[in-house]
Amino acid sequence: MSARGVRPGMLRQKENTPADAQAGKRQRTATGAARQPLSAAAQPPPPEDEPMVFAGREDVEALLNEKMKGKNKMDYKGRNEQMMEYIKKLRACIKWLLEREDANLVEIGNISARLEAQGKEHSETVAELKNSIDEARSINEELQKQYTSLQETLEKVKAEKLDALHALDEENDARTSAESMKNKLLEDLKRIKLEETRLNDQIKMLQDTNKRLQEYNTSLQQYNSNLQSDATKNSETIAKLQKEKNTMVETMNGLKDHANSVKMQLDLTKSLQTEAAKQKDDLLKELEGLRMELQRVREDRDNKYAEVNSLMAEIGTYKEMTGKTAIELDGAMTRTAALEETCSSQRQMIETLETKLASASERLKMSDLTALETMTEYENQKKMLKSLQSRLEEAEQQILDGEKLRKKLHNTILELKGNIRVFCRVRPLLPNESGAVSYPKSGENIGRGVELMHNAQTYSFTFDKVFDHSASQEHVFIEISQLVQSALDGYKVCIFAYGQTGSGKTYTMMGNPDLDDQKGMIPRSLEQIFQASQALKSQGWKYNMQASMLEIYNETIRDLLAANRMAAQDGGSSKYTIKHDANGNTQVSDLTVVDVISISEVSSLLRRAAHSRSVGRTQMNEESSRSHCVFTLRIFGVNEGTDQQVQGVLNLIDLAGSERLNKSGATGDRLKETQAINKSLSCLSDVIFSIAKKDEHVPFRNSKLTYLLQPCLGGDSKTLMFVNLSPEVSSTGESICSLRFAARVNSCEIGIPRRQTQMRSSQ
Ligand SMILES: Nc1ncnc2c1ncn2[C@@H]1O[C@H](COP(=O)(O)OP(=O)(O)OP(=O)(O)O)[C@@H](O)[C@H]1O
Repeated sequence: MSARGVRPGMLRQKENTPADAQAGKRQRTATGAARQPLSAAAQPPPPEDEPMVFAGREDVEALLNEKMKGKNKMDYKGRNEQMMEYIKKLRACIKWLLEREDANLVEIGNISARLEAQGKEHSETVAELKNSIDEARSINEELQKQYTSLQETLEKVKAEKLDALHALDEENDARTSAESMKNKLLEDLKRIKLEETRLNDQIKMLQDTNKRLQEYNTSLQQYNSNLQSDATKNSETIAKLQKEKNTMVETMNGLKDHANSVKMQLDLTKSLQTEAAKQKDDLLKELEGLRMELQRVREDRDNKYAEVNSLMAEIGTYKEMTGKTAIELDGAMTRTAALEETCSSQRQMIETLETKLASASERLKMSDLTALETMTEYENQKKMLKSLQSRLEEAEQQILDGEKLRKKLHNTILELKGNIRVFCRVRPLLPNESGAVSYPKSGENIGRGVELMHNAQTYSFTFDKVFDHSASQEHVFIEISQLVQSALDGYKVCIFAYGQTGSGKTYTMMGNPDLDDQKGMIPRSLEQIFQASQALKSQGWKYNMQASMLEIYNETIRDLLAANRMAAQDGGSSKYTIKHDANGNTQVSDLTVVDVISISEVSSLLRRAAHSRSVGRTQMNEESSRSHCVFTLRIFGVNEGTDQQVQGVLNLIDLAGSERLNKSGATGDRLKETQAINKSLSCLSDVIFSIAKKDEHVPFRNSKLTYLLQPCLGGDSKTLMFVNLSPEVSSTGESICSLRFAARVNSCEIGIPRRQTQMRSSQ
C-alpha cells in the first residue's frame, strides 16, 4: 500500500485484488466497531479504468487545490466532464483515506495492546520492587530488633551471671536446707501416698456406691414400670385374693364346724370319763368292803381254827381222861363236825370272795386302762382343738392381712394412676340382633381391650377392664368391691354409668334388687358396706350412715325419697340448691336424708326411689330412664378405741342414656327430655375435656349434673366410670362415640384420692 516512490501530485491507479479487498474488510472488522463497512449504496461506482493511487497527504492536498479549467464559462459540458473527473478522484481519495484510517486503527490497536502489556509488565515490576524494598526494610527492622534484643540479652546475661554467682552461693546454702527439706518432703510424700491410697480406696468406695446408686436408680425405674404393670396385675390378684378369701372363709366355717363337733366329742368323752371315774370309785369301795370282809372271814376262820385246835386238844384230854361221858364226847364230836362244816363253808366263801376280788381287781385294771385311754384321747382332742384354734386364728389373720394388702394395693393403683378409671361393659345381644363387637384373643390387652367393626374398619380401645356379654353382676361387682369398701375408710367414691340408651346402664347400676344373680352394683355395694361395717365393729369401729337419692330431669332436681311426690318437684331457685363446702362435701338443700341402720331399710328405700324415677318410652328402649339418678350414702365412722374419725361418701349414679335425636324418634316432651339429656351430657364431656387439658377454668356450673359431681370429677375422690355398650351393628356409630368419650375420661387426671380422717379430740 505504500505510495513511496510515487511523485507527489501524481495520482495513480492501483491494482485492487479481491484478496486485498477481503483483507481491508477484515482489518476494518478487526479494529472493532470504529467503522462500519460501507453499504452497497454508499459504495463508489466501480472504476471504469485504472484505479488512482494516493501516495500521501500532498496528493490529497493537490487534489483539493485543483482548479476547474474550462474553455469558457459557458462551456458546461467541459466543466461537467471535469467535475465528473474530479468527483472520481475525490471518491478514490476518500477510499484511500478510509483504507489508511483502517490501517491506522489496526496499528493503534496493536500499539495500545503492546502498551497495555508493557504497562502491566511495568506495574508488576514496580510491585515486585516495592515488595523487595518492603522485605528489605522489614529484614532491616528485624535485624535492628535482634541487635537490640541481643544487646538486652547480653546485659541480662551479664546481670544473670552476677545473679547466678549470688544465687550459687545462696543455692549452696539452699541446697543444705533443701536436703533437709527433701527428707521432710519425702516423709510428707510417704504420708501423702498413704493418704492417696486411702483416698483412692474412698473414691473406689464412692464409685461403687455411685454404681450401686445408679443400679438402684435403674432398679427403681424398673420397679416403677413394674409397679405400673403390677398395678394391672394387682387388680387381677385382688380378684383372685377375693376368691381365696371366699374359699378361706368357707374353710374357716368348715373348721369352726369341725371344732364344734370336736368340742361335743370332748364333752362326751369328759362325761364318759367322769362316769368311769365314778365306777372306779364304786369298784374301789366295793373292793375295800370285800377286802375287809375277807379279813373278817380270815380272822373268823383263824378263830375257828383255834377253836378246833382247842377242841381237838380237849378231845385228846378227854380221850386221855377215859372215862368221861360218851355224851360229852358225842356233843363234842357234833360240835367239831359243825365247826368243820362252818370251816369248809367259810373256805368256800373265802374262795368266792377271792374270785370276786380277782375279778374286781381285773375290772379295776380295765377301768384304769379305759380311764388312761380316755385321758389320752382327751389330751389328743385338746391338742387338736388347740391346733384347730391356732389354724383358725391364722386363717383369720391371713384374711385380715389379705384385706389390708388388697386395700393397700388398691389405693396404690389409684394413687399411681391418679385418674378416672373406666370399665367397659358390653350387654348381651338380644334376639334378632347381630353383633359388631369383638375382644383381643392374645397379647396384653386380653380383658382390657374391645374392638368394633364399623364401615369395614376396626376401631380398638383399651380400658382398665372390659366385661364381655357373659360377665355376671357378681363378677363385675368383685372388680369394684374394693373401691366401694374404701368409702368406709373415709374416701369419696363416685361410680357412674354412661352409655347409649338401652346399653345396660340401669341393669349394671341397679339390676333387679330382688333377684340374687341380677342385683346391680348399687344394692351389692350397700350390702357390702353394711357387712363390712358390722365386721369392723370387732375392731372398735362404729358407723352412722345417711342416704339420699335424687334425679335430674330436664335440668331440675327431684327428691326421690320425699314422702310427698308432688312436693319433691324442683321448687324454683331456693329449693334443692347445690352447695359444696371447703372439704368438698356436697349438700343439696331441702333434700330428704334418711338415717339408715340396716340393709333391709336401704333396700326398701331403693325400691321407693326406683318407683319414683321418671320412666318413659322411646323407640330405643322399652323402659328408658329419662333422668340422671344419683344415690348418695354418707358414712361417718368413729373408732372407740383409737378415737379416729372417718367420713366417706359413696355416690352411685345412673346417667340418662345418650342418644341421637333422629335415632330416638322423639317428639314433643320426649324431644325436650332428649335435648336436656344431651345438653347435660355434653356439659359433662366439656368438663372432662377441660380437666384433661388442665384448663384453669372448668365449666362445672354449666349443668346441675356437673356441678353436683364437681368434688368427684375435680377433686380428690376415687372415680370410676362404666361405659356401657350395645353390641348390635346398628349401634356401632353411637358406641364409637361413647368409647371415644370414655377414652378421654380414662386419660383424665383428677388428682390423688384423699382420705377424710381426723381424731375425735381435735374437733
Ligand atoms: N348384662 C346384661 N345382661 C342381661 N341383660 C342386660 C344386660 N345389660 C342390659 N340388659 C338388658 O338390656 C335392656 C336395656 O338395659 P337398660 O335398661 O339397663 O339400659 P339403659 O342403658 O339403662 O337404657 P336407658 O338409658 O334408656 O335407661 C334391659 O332389658 C336389660 O335387662
